[in-house]
Amino acid sequence: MLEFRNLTRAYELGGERAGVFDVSLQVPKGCLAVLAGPSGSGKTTLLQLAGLLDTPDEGEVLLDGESVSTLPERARCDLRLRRMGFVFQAFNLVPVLSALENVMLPLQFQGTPETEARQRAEMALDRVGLADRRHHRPGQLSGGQQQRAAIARALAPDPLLVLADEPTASLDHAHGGPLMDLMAELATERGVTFLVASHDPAVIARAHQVFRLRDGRLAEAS
Ligand SMILES: Nc1ncnc2c1ncn2[C@@H]1O[C@H](COP(=O)(O)OP(=O)(O)OP(=O)(O)O)[C@@H](O)[C@H]1O
Repeated sequence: MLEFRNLTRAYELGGERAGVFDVSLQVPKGCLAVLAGPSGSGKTTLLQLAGLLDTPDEGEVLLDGESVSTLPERARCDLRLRRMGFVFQAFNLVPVLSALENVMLPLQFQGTPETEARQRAEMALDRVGLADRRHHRPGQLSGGQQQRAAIARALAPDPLLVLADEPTASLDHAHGGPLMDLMAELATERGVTFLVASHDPAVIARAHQVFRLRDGRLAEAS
């Protein structure tokens, strides 16, 4: 349900050409796919294209069979808000809000009524094992708990696609593995596609699909 067709996004800097070149791949619904590869291989560039935060020079991104990369900015914004969730390396929770308020935020941006937003956020926090921490602010949570709150925030609006950039990079090894177990379970259980950029072996070990990049090109898919 997520497809890249011959995606190219090139950057010219100081006479050097970098970016991603002619990348084609497909990730089915309910699959946890990992973009792996060394630093500079193009993982973040591909995530930005998938998240419609950038537009390709050539090729297209398809979501559920619909070409979305060249939609007008307003339509792309709407898709990001309603159909996509984002998880970042540094968690990116709002520090002055509780875990519950953080998870409610995207629902409120969508116009979900307060009572329903609260119920859905509570369910999402419960699913990631944070029901008893819902009134804590991010600074009162461990790194692993903050990332689970970020996953709840990404999933609460019921997205088709969750994009995660190095989600375990700020966690120690003991927390990275269980976090990825949770993501893999949620992908299957909710039928949500996860696309994760990472070079962490704990992440790659839990992937349903691995796409290895080298110098901006897809070197191997397994
Ligand atoms: N805005 C930009 N301007 C110029 N070059 C860029 C830009 N963004 C990325 N690049 C180049 O494109 C290539 C791919 O970068 P990208 O950030 O996608 O790699 P990455 O695999 O995510 O790396 P890392 O693991 O270090 O985050 C790199 O050579 C990078 O220097």
